Amino acid sequence: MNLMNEFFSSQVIKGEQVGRISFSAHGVYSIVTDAGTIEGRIPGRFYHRAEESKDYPAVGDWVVYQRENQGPAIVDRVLNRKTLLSRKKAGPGLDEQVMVANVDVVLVVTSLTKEFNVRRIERYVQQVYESGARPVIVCTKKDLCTQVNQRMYEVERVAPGVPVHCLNTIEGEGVDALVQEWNEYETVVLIGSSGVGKSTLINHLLSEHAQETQEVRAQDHRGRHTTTHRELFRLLDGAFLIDTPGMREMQLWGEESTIDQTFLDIDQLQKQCKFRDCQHETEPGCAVRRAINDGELEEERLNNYRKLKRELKRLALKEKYGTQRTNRMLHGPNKIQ
Ligand SMILES: Nc1nc2c(ncn2[C@@H]2O[C@H](COP(=O)(O)OP(=O)(O)OP(=O)(O)O)[C@@H](O)[C@H]2O)c(=O)[nH]1
Ligand SMILES: [Zn+2]
Repeated sequence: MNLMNEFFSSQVIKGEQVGRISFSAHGVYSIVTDAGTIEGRIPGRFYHRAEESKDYPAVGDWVVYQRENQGPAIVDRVLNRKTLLSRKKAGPGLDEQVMVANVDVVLVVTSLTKEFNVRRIERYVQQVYESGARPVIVCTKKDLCTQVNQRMYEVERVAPGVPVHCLNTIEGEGVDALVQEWNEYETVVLIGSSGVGKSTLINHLLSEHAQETQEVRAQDHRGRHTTTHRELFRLLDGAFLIDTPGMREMQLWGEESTIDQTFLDIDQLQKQCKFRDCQHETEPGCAVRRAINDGELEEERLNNYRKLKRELKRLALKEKYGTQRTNRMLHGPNKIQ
């Protein structure tokens, strides 16, 4: 397709047919192609060879396919991904669940009303960094908030360096500035709690044409008929928008090191602590404590940082030693902090 950036087009051989996955469920795929949206299938070898869920095509993936006449497109291969936005699967397992592929920008949407919670924003930003995408914070319902500047300040404190936009989504106020955050061919997704105004914002972002929900009739791998909706849209400025359900509550998944990117301020501070293994409690010469006392750092932020570290440590241990042993290690006599 002529809509892909070079990262993807360089992986395609001349003459190959390429499209982008716009829907995926139970072995049924929709693929957006130059010839419109078509039904997609994966051949049996995917099921035999795929070891993890991330080996299967996901919404946002670019795929090379083959198609005979008007039949379904058979996916030949998935092009190398630029990014992967995933979350831990619900339940006790540790499988990584692929959410969406090749997202460049994640809009972390929050409202300036009761729902406003800087700790949640902090966690979302952390998750976005892990995926390799860029976070952009969008605060909606500006019209219902009397302390916009104060809120902006609070957001900037928990997410230093991340762009923040305040919008009145109903009026579309602030949308023009927001669209400057991404470039042509880039892919944008929205995350945020229910009711914060994601749908309202999406309606503003989509052109009339892109707004039509194009239904694709397909059969899943058990032969059942399903109607699928597109979850990938083209924006007026040539970017893509992905809107899939289930992206809203995200659990932590990732490497401990990316935490330090979100908490750069704490990371910088603790390098100045007198002791290398400083726990920032009562140790002498603790730069983190000093910053809290001086009002430069919030105690809450330090607590959140510790909580995230603990959760990631638990995940890492579980992966290595299993649930039972991890619980013993964390809660037993030789408890790990
Ligand atoms: N006053 C005001 N109301 C808004 C604004 N943005 C959204 N709303 C209203 O908030 C309600 C929820 O908005 P939605 O766009 O449906 O929220 P959502 O995030 O898509 O919610 P889910 O679909 O449940 O995830 C609607 O009644 C909107 O009209 C805003 O900037 N100002
Ligand atoms: Zn310290």
